[in-house]
Amino acid sequence: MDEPVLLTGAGGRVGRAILAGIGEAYDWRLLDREPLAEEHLPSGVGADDVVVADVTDEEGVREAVAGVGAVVHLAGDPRPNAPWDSVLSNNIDGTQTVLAAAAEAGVDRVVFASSNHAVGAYETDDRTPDMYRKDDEFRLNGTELPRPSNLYGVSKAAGETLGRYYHDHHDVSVACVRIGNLTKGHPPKEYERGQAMWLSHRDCAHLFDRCLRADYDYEIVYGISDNDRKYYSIERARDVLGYDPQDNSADYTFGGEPKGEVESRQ
Ligand SMILES: NC(=O)C1=CN([C@@H]2O[C@H](COP(=O)(O)OP(=O)(O)OC[C@H]3O[C@@H](n4cnc5c(N)ncnc54)[C@H](O)[C@@H]3O)[C@@H](O)[C@H]2O)C=CC1
Ligand SMILES: O=C1O[C@H](COP(=O)(O)O)[C@@H](O)[C@H](O)[C@H]1O
Repeated sequence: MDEPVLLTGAGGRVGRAILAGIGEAYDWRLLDREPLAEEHLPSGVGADDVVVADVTDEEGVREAVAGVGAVVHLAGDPRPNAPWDSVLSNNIDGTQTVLAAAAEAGVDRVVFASSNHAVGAYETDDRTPDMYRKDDEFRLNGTELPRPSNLYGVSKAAGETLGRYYHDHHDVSVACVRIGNLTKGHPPKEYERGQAMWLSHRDCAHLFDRCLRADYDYEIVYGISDNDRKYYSIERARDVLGYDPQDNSADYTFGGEPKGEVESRQ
C-alpha cells in the first residue's frame, strides 16, 4: 500500500503488538489521545506522523484520515466492565466518527477491533466449561447474531453494525476482527476461556497485516491463534484473508510454560 495507514489507539497493547510485528511494512500515521512513547515508534515514524487526538473529536479525526489509504481502528475503552457513558463515547461515538471521516475522505478500507465480548453470552451455563476444551465441537463462525456479555460487548456489536452501514452506503471495505485474548509470550495462565481465545502477538500482527492486504467487502472474523481449545472458527479468516496463524495455546502448559522447556527439564 502506497498511502499511509492510520492506526488509532496506537499506544495500547494491540497497537504495540501490531507495530512490533509489521511496523516496518507500512507507512504509518499513528493516533492516540495519549502522547506515544518514542521507543514504541517504528523506524521512519516521526513526530509529523503522530496525532494526539481523541477519536470523538471530529475535526481532529478528519485531519488524521486525510490522505490515508486505510484505517486500523483500535482506540476505545477495552474494559469488559466499562460503564455505559465510557463505551457510548469512546467506543460507539468514536467508531462512528472514525468511519464517517474515512467515508468522507474516500478511504478504501477500515479494520475494526471488535471483541469476543460481542458474543460472550453464547457461553451459557450448559455449554461451559466444556466449550473451552479441545474435544468440544461447538463453534461460532462470525455469521451468528451478537449476544454481548456486557455493555462493552454491546458497544463492539454497535461498532460492527456501524461498519456494515458505512460499507453498504459508502462503499468502504470493512473487516471486524473479534479479538480474543491478546497476551504476550504465552497464553493466559490457568484460564481456560483465555486459552481457548488466545491471540499471540505474532498472530495478531499477521492477522492485521492480512486485513490490510486482502480483498473483501464486509467481514466479521475471529482473531485467535490456532488453539486446540478453540470455540471460534478461524476458517473465514483463513479463506478470505489468508490468515495462517503460527501459535497454539496447546503448546504451553496450563500454567503458561512452553511444553518443550518443561519436557527438556524432565
Ligand atoms: N487486548 C485484548 O485482548 C483485546 C482488545 N480488544 C479491542 O482492541 C482495542 C485495543 O485494545 P487494547 O490495546 O487492549 O487497549 P489499550 O487500553 O491497551 O489501548 C487502547 C488505546 O486507545 C487509546 N484510546 C482510548 N480511548 C481513546 C479515545 N477516545 N481517543 C483516542 N485514543 C483512545 C488509549 O490511550 C490506548 O493507548 C480496543 O478497541 C479493545 O476493545 C478486543 C478484544 C481483546
Ligand atoms: O475484549 C476484551 O477481551 C479480552 C478477554 O476477555 P476476558 O474477560 O476473558 O479477560 C480482555 O482481556 C480485553 O481486555 C478486552 O478488551
